Amino acid sequence: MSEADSYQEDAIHATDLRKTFSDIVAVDSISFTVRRGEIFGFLGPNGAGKTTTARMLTGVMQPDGGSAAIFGHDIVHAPVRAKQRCGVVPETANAYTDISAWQNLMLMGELYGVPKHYAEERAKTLLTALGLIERKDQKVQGFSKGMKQRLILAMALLHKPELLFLDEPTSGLDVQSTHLITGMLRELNRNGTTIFLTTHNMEEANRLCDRVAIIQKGRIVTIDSPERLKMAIERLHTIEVSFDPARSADDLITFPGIESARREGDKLVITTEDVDSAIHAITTFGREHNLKIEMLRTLSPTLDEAFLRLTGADSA
Ligand SMILES: Nc1ncnc2c1ncn2[C@@H]1O[C@H](COP(=O)(O)OP(=O)(O)OP(=O)(O)O)[C@@H](O)[C@H]1O
Repeated sequence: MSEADSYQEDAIHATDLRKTFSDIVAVDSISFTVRRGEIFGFLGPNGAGKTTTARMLTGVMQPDGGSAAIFGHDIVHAPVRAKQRCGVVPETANAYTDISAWQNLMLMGELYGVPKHYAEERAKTLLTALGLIERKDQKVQGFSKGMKQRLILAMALLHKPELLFLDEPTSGLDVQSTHLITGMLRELNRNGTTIFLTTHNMEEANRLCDRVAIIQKGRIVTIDSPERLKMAIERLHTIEVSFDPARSADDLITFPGIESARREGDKLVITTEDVDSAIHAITTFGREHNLKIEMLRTLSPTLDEAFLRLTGADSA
């Protein structure tokens, strides 16, 4: 396949995409490809640039630099063609609250030029699958957050998009809505829909995605399968120790097995991939310097530590 063909085949092809807000670089020249048929996750902490990237790709916001194409259609030069192939579930609810779920779906059908009888069929199927069919004639203003999110997903799917964008699709939702939404995403993907989702939840990315890009401070740090990212994270452990009298983190940093050490209040916080060697080094150090170990405990890795590990910098 030639390079031009592969560009056409990609669901998303972004090159040096950039967006700034006055002096904030929200998205810092990122490049990535989403292949047809995959579930691709954009994982990062708050403010990393996930929503801004999704907004540029879905034509809500113009990039300041770089380019991107959806199924080969440039998002700036051919925005209508690019948008027709996509469904979008934005970060904040975009359903009209003073009309019913059904009316919202029919409006969406008109917007995308879906023939009425087909829109009605499709709306029934989607509302049933997402547990809303009995509420279809009720006004959206009485819906819970989870119900609204399910409706928005149904609206995004009405015209059978080949590529679905979701911004934090299950953030803050009840268990039932989360379950229905993730089930629907898997089912869609099995039937060939490409999915791009943003999340700050490693577990969600792990459950759903074929590949994940980790984004931090507007830059892509790494792109890999969740399994491989998880393996990198699970190896990393934290040990907290406090000595009496207190010692500096610098005293421990050079010991075998210790990757990083910092002071937090009256304790030292150490990261390691080799818990046994690190504990051995800490206890030997204590004995040799006549220090009392007042507290020593190991903690499982957190998402923050994963970012720290993968980025080599503080994720805050
Ligand atoms: N319209 C805007 N005006 C000014 N700054 C903005 C605007 N939108 C985003 N930003 C800033 O750009 C940076 C990236 O924000 P963005 O919303 O893309 O991050 P995010 O990864 O989606 O975070 P969150 O999970 O909190 O939504 C942040 O520093 C944010 O404050």
